Amino acid sequence: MAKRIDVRGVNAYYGDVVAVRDITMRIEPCSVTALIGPSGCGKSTFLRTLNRMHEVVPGAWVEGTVLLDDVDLYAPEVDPVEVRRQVGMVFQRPNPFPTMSIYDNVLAGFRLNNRRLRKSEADEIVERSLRQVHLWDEVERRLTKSGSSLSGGQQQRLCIARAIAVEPEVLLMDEPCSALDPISTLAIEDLISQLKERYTIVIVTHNMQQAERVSDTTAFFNVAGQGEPGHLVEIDETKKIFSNPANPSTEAYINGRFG
Ligand SMILES: Nc1ncnc2c1ncn2[C@@H]1O[C@H](COP(=O)(O)OP(=O)(O)OP(=O)(O)O)[C@@H](O)[C@H]1O
Repeated sequence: MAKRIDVRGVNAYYGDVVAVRDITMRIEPCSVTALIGPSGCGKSTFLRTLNRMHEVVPGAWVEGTVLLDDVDLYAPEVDPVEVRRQVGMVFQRPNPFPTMSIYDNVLAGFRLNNRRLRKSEADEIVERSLRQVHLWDEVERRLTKSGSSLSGGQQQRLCIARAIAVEPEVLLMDEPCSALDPISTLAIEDLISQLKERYTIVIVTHNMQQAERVSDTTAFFNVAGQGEPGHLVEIDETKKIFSNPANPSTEAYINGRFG
């Protein structure tokens, strides 16, 4: 089941440097939220605070609260590995494990979580996940081939299949189309629109048309200057942000006047 994310007063640090400050927002289940803003304003850093990936960087830490429905992801008893199962992630560069087959790539999340599967169960998960990302028909006959034998767009769909195979509640996507050609980009965008029926999706994108096409809600981040932390300027319905934003800097960014 898709879950709501409630972010309250989140600061993210690299050592003693604050990368993003005082972020508060609510992300609704079964919706797509786009994070936009100029380079260095902390979109990716903030995204990674939503599944405890930020703290994987040595010296990096988080203050504040991130609730997944009612569970605080940063509570001491919460296991970050379990958080990352519930909140899956897709990265900018398609990154299938190159030495693994297509089949094993889809199941990689289960191996990481040390879950053993019966062969029939594994077959079912592989087929279901690949069908959900519309890759099944293209790879059905070569499941034992390496994941890196696929095209860029197919590899990214394989990575999305790998992320959803473990049935997360939330899917985080960090510029998932930036390494893809326009046709693969449209295929991923269509897929995002379908996946939101089941998942809460948060996507970082530099592409304004993409934010407008795929998201229900848009959050605009900005940074006051070199060495300053990124902050959230405004978050609203995508239609409103793109037609009548509350803050002049949002409009300037969207219209390409900076960033
Ligand atoms: N591993 C790191 N160690 C130290 N500082 C970092 C690290 N990663 C990012 N930063 C800094 O944190 C700030 C936010 O970076 P982040 O990558 O989150 O921004 P972004 O908005 O996603 O940028 P872009 O759009 O260019 O990807 C920047 O000042 C960046 O230099």
